[in-house]
Amino acid sequence: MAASHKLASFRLPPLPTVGELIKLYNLRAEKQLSQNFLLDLKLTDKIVRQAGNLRGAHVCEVGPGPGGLTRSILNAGVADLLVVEKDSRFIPGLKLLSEAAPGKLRIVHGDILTYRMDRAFSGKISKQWDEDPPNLHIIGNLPFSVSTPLIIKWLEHVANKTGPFSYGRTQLTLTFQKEVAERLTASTGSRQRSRLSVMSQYLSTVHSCFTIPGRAFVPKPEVDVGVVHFTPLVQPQIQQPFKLVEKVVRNVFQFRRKHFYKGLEKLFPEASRVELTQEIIQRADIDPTLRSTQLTIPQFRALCDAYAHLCSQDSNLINYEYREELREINQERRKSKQLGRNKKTKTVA
Ligand SMILES: C[S@@+](CC[C@H](N)C(=O)[O-])C[C@H]1O[C@@H](n2cnc3c(N)ncnc32)[C@H](O)[C@@H]1O
Repeated sequence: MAASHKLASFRLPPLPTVGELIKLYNLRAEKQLSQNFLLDLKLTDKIVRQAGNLRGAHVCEVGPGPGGLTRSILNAGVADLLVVEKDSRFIPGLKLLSEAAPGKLRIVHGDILTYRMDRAFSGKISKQWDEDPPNLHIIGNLPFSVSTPLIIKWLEHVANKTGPFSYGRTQLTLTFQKEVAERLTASTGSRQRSRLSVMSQYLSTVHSCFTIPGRAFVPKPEVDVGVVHFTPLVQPQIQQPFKLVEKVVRNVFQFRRKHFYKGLEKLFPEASRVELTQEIIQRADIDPTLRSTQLTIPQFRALCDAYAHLCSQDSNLINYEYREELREINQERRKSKQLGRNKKTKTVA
């Protein structure tokens, strides 16, 4: 009881403001790194409230920068905050915060795209997948060029219960360019319905929290920003391997303005394309005149199940699929070689 009271009442001692820190350490935002800072603590508090009650929680903040959001997370009474920041210029300012919140803030100088979050927290906080979510949250205001690939990567981790989701159904509160936030949460039939909508919604409850106007950031980005909250579902709405779902969904959304089956054709080798496309549509029992944006998640499930069935029946299809997959794996390898050139992860405080 006494411990939880201590957690609830934690406030950071008086510190230089985030704006003063930026001046003190000469933390100019790097435009080519899409750095836009939030200096208004009312706004950062509002983002943190979207994550729910963080008293006694374990939190990972991605891309803390000069630490505005970091202060709000600490003030919410968390037990433990781990921040992962790629740009070394921000580390001294974060160390100042760490000294003001003894034993609460761990700083990692590293890249969140390669960071092994499954090793970052004690296994003691883990929950079974079908229990309530663990008291572990990921919060972040990252550059848009990072947040979109990151959410795809984390959705794959949700599907496989790995990475941040090796602790259970870890919740995420993240910012995205407003248009991306709209796509993530778009329902069937809406103009914004896209691959991202289906991939995020078949695996998690996705909730659009609020929009932050671009003018609230320093420097101002040219777009507005949406805050989105994700809670992984106990049972994914499609029970096929993530890569298979991703392939079907990507193909279906290839030609947004045409009937959805046009994109499906690309799943099959040319010789059997027409016949297998007909078969998958029949098996899934979907009106072929629908457009991709009009399909529901149960219809995507039916398509994925039918495609998995066809692959299991036809070895030529598997070979075709295998060749396609090899091509993708090689592409991925090339990408991660580039990523490997980034600095190594290092805990600095
Ligand atoms: C848009 S700024 C936001 C900073 C701070 N969260 C705020 O709201 O004021 C994004 C931050 O993420 C950091 N960042 C960018 N890419 C990153 C990556 N791959 N891993 C970790 N941090 C990254 C940047 O250096 C920068 O500090």
